[in-house]
Amino acid sequence: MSAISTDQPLLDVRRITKNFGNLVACNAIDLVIRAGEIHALLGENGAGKSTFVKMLFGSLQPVSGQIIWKGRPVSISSPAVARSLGIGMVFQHFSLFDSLTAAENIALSLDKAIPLSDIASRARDIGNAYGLPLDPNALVGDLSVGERQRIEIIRCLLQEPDLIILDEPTSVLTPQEADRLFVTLERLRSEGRSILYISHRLEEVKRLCDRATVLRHGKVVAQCDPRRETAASLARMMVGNDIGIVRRDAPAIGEGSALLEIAGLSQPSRGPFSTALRDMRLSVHAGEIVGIAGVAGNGQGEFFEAISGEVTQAGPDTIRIGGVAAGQAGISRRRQLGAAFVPEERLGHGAVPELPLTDNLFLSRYSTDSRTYLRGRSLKILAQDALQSAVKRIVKMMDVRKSGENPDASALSGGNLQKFIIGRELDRKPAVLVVNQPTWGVDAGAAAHIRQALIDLARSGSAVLIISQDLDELLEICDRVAVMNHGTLSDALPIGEVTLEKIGLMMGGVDAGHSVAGQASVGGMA
Ligand SMILES: Nc1ncnc2c1ncn2[C@@H]1O[C@H](COP(=O)(O)OP(=O)(O)OP(=O)(O)O)[C@@H](O)[C@H]1O
Repeated sequence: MSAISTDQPLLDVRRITKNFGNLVACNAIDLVIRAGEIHALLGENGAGKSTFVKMLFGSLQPVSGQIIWKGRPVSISSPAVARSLGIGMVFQHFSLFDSLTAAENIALSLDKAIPLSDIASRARDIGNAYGLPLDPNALVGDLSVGERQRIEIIRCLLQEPDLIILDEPTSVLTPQEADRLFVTLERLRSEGRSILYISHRLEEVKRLCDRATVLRHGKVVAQCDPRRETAASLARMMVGNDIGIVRRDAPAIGEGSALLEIAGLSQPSRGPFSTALRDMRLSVHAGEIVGIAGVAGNGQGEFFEAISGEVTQAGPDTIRIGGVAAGQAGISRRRQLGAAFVPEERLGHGAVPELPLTDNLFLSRYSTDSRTYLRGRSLKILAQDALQSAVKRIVKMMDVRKSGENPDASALSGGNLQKFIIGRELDRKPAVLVVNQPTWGVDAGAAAHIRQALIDLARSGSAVLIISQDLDELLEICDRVAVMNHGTLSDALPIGEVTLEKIGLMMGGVDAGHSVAGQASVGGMA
């Protein structure tokens, strides 16, 4: 790190502009960051935050404007140039190779060749120093999202950056992991480094950040000290009016028929870092939302794969959908039985980035709706008109903001793609919906929209299962909550019996769920 005088900004961005076709994603944005400050960049989905920081990191080029770095105008023509200047970035979507170890992934991103053993020991040291413990020899494919994020942060810190850009860092973390990250960030600040922090979680912005710049439709609409604002006033600056409140009537009591039944689901671990599932039991009934809480990496990913049919089971009865044994059925058959699935990772798993929205819709719907979306008797042709009108319907229902009629999935901002993927599954009115992390990276307004849509689906008679690390979200919308810990699933407690403290204990492995009186009558257990 080279020192700069305290009154000279570290970064001074002047009237920077970027457009995609007719859409002006960033419109003459001014922003100043001083040494040793944590600066929040706020804005609803599609406001232009990612586009802005990609220009600072050299992965996108502005059409006009100037970037002054440590008093000198610079042209950041590539990420390598950004890194050499001292600008590091931790992306919202990780760019790690599953089949390589943490250390090998870090080696690939370094601009100099350094022996792997040196990288592994430096990564371990940095991890320990900054409260981000990491096994450099672990295979990335076996790690949880939270652990993958640690690799990204450590590989960024290895380059000794003066400015670290973090895009939605806590959206994948548990409250405890987020607290640990804040300690790391405060430590970096005390070392004189600066952080540009994108987050939709306004409470944490208030707690952590020294200044905030708010974008709306690509323009700066406010700059403020977030500690002097309320979460509501920050949200108002972002959207220009008040955020909708999720409406829920009395919790459902699980008296509808069981539409998703999991009975004795066990699965060996598929590698040294994957979690074995042990005798899981749960029923989700028509009309209710059941939530699964838990620290990342306790089997949530494996559980989702087992329910969705990405990994099938030996016993047909371990999973029943709509009363039909489906344990040996693949994903298409489970869809035909009325189930729909939204995975955690939207790019590459929930959607194919380089395909347009119509094709992405077709890929998830052809097994259930081939009559609607395919024409011709033997020569099957995509019914583009039907696909386009379905995309329009979904875009309207979920308020997806996009540029162009039918853009590629990768051209949607993260939150808007999430709204599209959830809308694509809701559009089928599935009898069973299983969603992993429904509002990851989604702004407060869009999160409220998604949560309301999930409640409405359940109240219309479907069974909804949500896996989420956001405990506030689970408490807000679920009728019952179970906790996953080391590949086991607790009883699902009715929401009236759930407190944050009790869930926290269960997440730590304390059997708080079984101590509840009348547990046998809790309607969730098969
Ligand atoms: N490669 C691209 N091609 C076309 N349009 C794009 C592209 N990348 C972004 N956009 C559009 O630019 C606008 C700003 O997107 P951006 O990703 O910067 O928003 P954001 O504020 O980061 O949103 P989020 O909070 O959802 O991540 C959006 O309307 C988006 O659809």
